[in-house]
Amino acid sequence: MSEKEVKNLERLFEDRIARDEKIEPKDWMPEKYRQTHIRQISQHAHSEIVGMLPEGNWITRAPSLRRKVALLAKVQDEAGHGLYLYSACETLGVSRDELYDQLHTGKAKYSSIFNYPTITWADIGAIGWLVDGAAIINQVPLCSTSYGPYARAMIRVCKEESFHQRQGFEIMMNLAKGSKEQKAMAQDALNRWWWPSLMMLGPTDAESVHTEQSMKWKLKRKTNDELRQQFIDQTVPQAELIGLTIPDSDLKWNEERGSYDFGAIDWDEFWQVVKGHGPCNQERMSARVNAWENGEWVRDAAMAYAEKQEDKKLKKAI
Ligand SMILES: CC(C)(COP(=O)(O)OP(=O)(O)OC[C@H]1O[C@@H](n2cnc3c(N)ncnc32)[C@H](O)[C@@H]1OP(=O)(O)O)[C@@H](O)C(=O)NCCC(=O)NCCSC(=O)Cc1ccccc1
Repeated sequence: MSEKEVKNLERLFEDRIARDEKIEPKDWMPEKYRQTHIRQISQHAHSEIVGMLPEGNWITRAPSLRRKVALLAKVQDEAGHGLYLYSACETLGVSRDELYDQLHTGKAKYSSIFNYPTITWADIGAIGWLVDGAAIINQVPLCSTSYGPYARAMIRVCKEESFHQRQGFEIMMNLAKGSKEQKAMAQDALNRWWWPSLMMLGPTDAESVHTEQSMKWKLKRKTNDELRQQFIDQTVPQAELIGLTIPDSDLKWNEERGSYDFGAIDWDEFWQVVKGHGPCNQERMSARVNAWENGEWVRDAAMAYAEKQEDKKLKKAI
């Protein structure tokens, strides 16, 4: 293709983005648009899959049958989200095996938040309330992202995340109005999960390398800082409602801005976790790699069965 033809295609593509049209897998798209989507969608998929681990840790220890059923359903939903997202990513011409390989070899990132431990049952409440709460704020705008398969996957994911957030908030609410020890356990979980939940929404806009281009392509519809402020403004009144204290002495309502001012985020901690030095990075990765290796015989058996069925079909056709 000549340079002039490429320029023309780029112009037509930008016009479609400006008209808010969805870009579909077989449509022409700039290579950088494709690569950026593979990066973000695959990291999102990896996060959903790795995100099953901290909560999976509590399935056998949930304090009642009702809690166990809800937690099981939630963890299964996260697996489903990972699978839709891997499928959406495959439409961009990358194979599932390549994506898994990128995760297992540490080439692809996954969300920093899943590298923290779940020490008490209250951590399960905090994850649902805060982590799913932040995920919803991040993902609702993604329902109108420009790439069709990603946008459509997000619609169902967001509906399920709402249930996750409510089950987490309900756990926290019950602990907060329980015994003194239970309330202290809820407060301790909030203390430990608050700051990592703010970090989860990504570096500040000034430090974010991808935001500017991703906003132009309407991959991102809101910046990291906008999402973080929205999350804080939404969550502070919820904490007040259940009598818990946000662990930030600088948190203060700003009448003029109509938003909360908040304290400094420890970005060194964030980058340490992103670079693989968080409290559970190694544990998370070895759990995923072991699951992949131990599941090899299942994949081989499924392939052998599929080949046999194909052979049978061919023999019948002859
Ligand atoms: C906002 C952001 C995460 C980052 O903005 P971007 O424009 O893409 O990047 P930006 O330039 O701002 O950053 C520079 C570099 O820093 C990286 N980095 C940034 N933040 C993080 C981080 N937190 N952790 C690790 N790395 C991070 C970033 O990749 C980039 O590095 P790269 O150049 O790639 O090597 C965006 O990708 C997004 O919206 N993704 C979709 C949503 C999604 O993935 N959600 C996941 C949670 S799903 C969930 O929770 C459901 C659930 C709940 C409960 C239980 C189980 C499951």
